[in-house]
Amino acid sequence: MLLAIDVGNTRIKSAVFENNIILEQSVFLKNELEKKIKNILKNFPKVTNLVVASVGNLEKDVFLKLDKNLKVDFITHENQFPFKNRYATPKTLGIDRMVLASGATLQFKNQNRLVIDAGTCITYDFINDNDEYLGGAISPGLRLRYEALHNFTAKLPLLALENPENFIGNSTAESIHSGVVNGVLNEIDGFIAEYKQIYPKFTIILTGGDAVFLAKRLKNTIFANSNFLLESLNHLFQYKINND
Ligand SMILES: Nc1ncnc2c1ncn2[C@@H]1O[C@H](COP(=O)(O)OP(=O)(O)OP(=O)(O)O)[C@@H](O)[C@H]1O
Ligand SMILES: CC(C)(CO)[C@@H](O)C(=O)NCCC(=O)O
Ligand SMILES: [K+]
Repeated sequence: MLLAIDVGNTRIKSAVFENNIILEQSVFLKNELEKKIKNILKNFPKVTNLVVASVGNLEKDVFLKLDKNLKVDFITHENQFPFKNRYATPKTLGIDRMVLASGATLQFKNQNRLVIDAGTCITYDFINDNDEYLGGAISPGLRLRYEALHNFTAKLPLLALENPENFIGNSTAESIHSGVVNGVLNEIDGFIAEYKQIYPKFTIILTGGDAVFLAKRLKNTIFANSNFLLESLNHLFQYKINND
């Protein structure tokens, strides 16, 4: 049994896998890590392996210390990945993006893929049908946009994510909701349209904390899979076993 852990910029997500089935899932903050993981291990004593992807500032030794009988796989740039990396700065490519690209490559064979991760940041990752990772884009996520508007102006309030009632915002709050939500929706639909000019056919995977909210509202019909990063960690773990 495998415990997969995704250390994001804001939150930590985990899932217990038995083959390809998720038995348990949790979301927590960094200061709860030790307690949460120990509790999961107590409830699932058959967990033998841990696989971790971290973009947050949590290092490997934190996980090594949890339980000395656990085998810990901490994904780094030195790992073997199922795609050819064409990024000009492969050493600075986010580990989360590499894991997402791995999942897309392994789960959707012989096709072009675009992975959109709507989390703290929105990342776009394109892997072509030759399994080459080309790169993509990084932009601020929904919550980051709300916070940036508040933090970098004198008068704008900090609002929580809400669906705008009107496209033409008729109040300060409605203007902010329209700017943030319609801004992101237009960005994503616009990016997809531009990729389509270069690659007429590709599979889109939408994931991250805001995936469900966005999927319902995009012009493009995309099925949201909030667990794609955790599932990709599971697939990358199996890929590693098969290639060792
Ligand atoms: N409890 C919550 N805390 C923070 N963000 C939340 C929460 N619930 C939903 N969200 C939404 O999820 C988005 C953040 O996504 P996610 O949780 O995937 O980020 P993350 O943990 O920082 O991961 P990553 O760094 O991989 O993007 C925010 O834009 C916000 O709208
Ligand atoms: C873009 C984020 C912050 C998204 O989590 C992460 O993937 C990261 O820190 N990336 C490093 C820069 C890059 O991917 O080129
Ligand atoms: K992200």
